[in-house]
Amino acid sequence: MIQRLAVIGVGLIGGSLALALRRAGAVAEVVGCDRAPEALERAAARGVIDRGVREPAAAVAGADVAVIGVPVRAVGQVLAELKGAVAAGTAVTDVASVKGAVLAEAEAVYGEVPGWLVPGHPIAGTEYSGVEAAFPELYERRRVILTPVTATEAAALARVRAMWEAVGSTVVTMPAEHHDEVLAATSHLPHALAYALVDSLSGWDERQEIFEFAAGGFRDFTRIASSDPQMWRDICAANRANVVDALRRYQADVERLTERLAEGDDEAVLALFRHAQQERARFLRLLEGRS
Ligand SMILES: NC(=O)C1=CN([C@@H]2O[C@H](COP(=O)(O)OP(=O)(O)OC[C@H]3O[C@@H](n4cnc5c(N)ncnc54)[C@H](O)[C@@H]3O)[C@@H](O)[C@H]2O)C=CC1
Ligand SMILES: O=C(O)C(=O)Cc1ccc(O)cc1
Repeated sequence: MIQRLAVIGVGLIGGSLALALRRAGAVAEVVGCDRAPEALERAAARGVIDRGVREPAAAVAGADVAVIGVPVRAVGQVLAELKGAVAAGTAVTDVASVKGAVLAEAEAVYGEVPGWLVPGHPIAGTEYSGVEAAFPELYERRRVILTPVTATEAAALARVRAMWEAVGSTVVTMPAEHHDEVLAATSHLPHALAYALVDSLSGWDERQEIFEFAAGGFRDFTRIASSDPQMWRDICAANRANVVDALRRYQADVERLTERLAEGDDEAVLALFRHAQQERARFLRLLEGRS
């Protein structure tokens, strides 16, 4: 049971976590902190937080766990504002989609990664932002990746792990570097591609017709292009080398498919489509096995 939870950045991710912990009866009090006063007002009105404060240092005072739920680019600033304010026994975690950048920011602020910091990333979300989009079921049967370092305190890690398990998630740990490589492929690349596809088609002459007659497939493929552009610019920039690498590898494969089709090698095209269909079925079985 968390006696006091601090949520710094009360948006989709931080707000959903507070709602989920409340529903699970796993938290007694939630203190919110956000640089946007209206976010705190909306969070209080929705029952996401019990009270709001403006300063991260005030939010972590007396908290067992503090969750940094701000955009990737703002994590360093919040860590700087927490300097000297984290009491022994408080665990601080974050939810940012890129982990190497968070560790680098922590080192820049503190000279080393503090033992109370447990870098984390819930592999759960939607294309919507803000506390109004928060919902308590978001983390059910989802995975959360934690990327502790040698200096990470065992007690802090255990507390953050227990928090995510209380809302129905499975926790896995891995090095931050590995996290950033894997997520570049499975999350950052698809988002970049969805934005690129919609942007590209919108420049074609027939764009009105393209969008008018677009079927479900187009909608499915491009849902994530409705996500917050600034958030995704930040994520791609914070994981630049891995995302560039993933885009280049994908481009080379798309180029090969283009060549096969252009030269009439329909068997090769069929083989690729078949292989992809099988792989997706395997991926769906993997997801279902998790629930
Ligand atoms: N949206 C998604 O589906 C997922 C997002 N994430 C990560 O979670 C983090 C938050 O994302 P969302 O909840 O979607 O964003 P959001 O935009 O819904 O919420 C972020 C909140 O942080 C506040 N904020 C910004 N800078 C601040 C600062 N310096 N101090 C205090 N508050 C500040 C904003 O006012 C806003 O209320 C990001 O790092 C993102 O990479 C992780 C998993 C999924
Ligand atoms: O909307 C979706 O399907 C997502 O992929 C949400 C998401 C966004 C960012 C993350 O770091 C993890 C998950």
